[in-house]
Amino acid sequence: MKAANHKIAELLSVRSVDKIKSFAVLIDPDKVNFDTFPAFLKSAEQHGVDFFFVGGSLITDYSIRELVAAIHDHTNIPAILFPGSSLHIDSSADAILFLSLISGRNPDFLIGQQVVAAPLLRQSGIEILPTGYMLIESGRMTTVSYISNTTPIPRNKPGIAACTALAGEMLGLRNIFLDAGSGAEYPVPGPVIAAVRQTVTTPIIVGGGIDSYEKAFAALEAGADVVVVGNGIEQNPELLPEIAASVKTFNSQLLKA
Ligand SMILES: CC(C)=CCC/C(C)=C/CC/C(C)=C/CC/C(C)=C/COP(=O)(O)OP(=O)(O)O
Ligand SMILES: O=P(O)(O)OC[C@@H](O)CO
Ligand SMILES: [Mg+2]
Repeated sequence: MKAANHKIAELLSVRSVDKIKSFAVLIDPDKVNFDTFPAFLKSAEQHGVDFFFVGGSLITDYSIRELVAAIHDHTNIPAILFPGSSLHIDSSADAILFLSLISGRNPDFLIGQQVVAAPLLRQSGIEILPTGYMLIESGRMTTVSYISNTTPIPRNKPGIAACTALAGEMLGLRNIFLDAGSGAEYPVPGPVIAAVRQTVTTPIIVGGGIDSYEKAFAALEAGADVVVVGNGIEQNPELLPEIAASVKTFNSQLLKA
């Protein structure tokens, strides 16, 4: 067993306290083209991507190990598992978002998958990032809502989101992830992010439907510490430098203030 390491947890927490924002790119293992992936990875590194999140609600092509190896071969960017289930674990990753789906009431995603994964994770020595995962309603049914069989929090109820995040923090979860769901029609609303920001002190990760400079900037302004972008970049790789610029501009404004 490897010694417990808290490198990424510490980075997330220090950056959150210092109000330095981060950019995470979601890599869907089913959608990676291994011929063009090295060039994509180099471009991600050049543009200052902070983290890769690797995962999906439903993975049909078990290429996580190969994918993480490519990330390690071509970049120094941490590969963090973003699992849809306990089947999506690979010990070669740098860390795992140890999610509990606290916006839902499905015991399998609140604690069931975690019980199955716990002994494997302990053996792997991978860094554990205990994370309260909250789905926010985003216009149409998302893969994650369907697969998890859970109802997202209504997008016009920031109070429910804040109380859910607070309960997660009180339970000891160290990060809160507000997700509109991959390919969401509408991203997580600013007032929902702001209400959670005012309520908890943990780092806040926000994703789902962020497909422009402005949407990323709005999420950061509302209080997100990390913005996650997947689908938008899959569809248009030019979005990667655009989001990177949004995060950089936000961070440089902060330095000048
Ligand atoms: C802790 C362990 C081992 C498992 C956690 C299991 C839990 C609680 C998962 C939460 C629910 C879930 C299914 C999360 C998956 C989130 C994810 C990686 C989404 C990425 O997007 P997709 O939902 O795959 O969308 P596409 O349809 O665009 O591919
Ligand atoms: O694919 P997108 O819509 O960018 O969403 C990213 C991630 O938050 C999904 O869980
Ligand atoms: Mg997917």
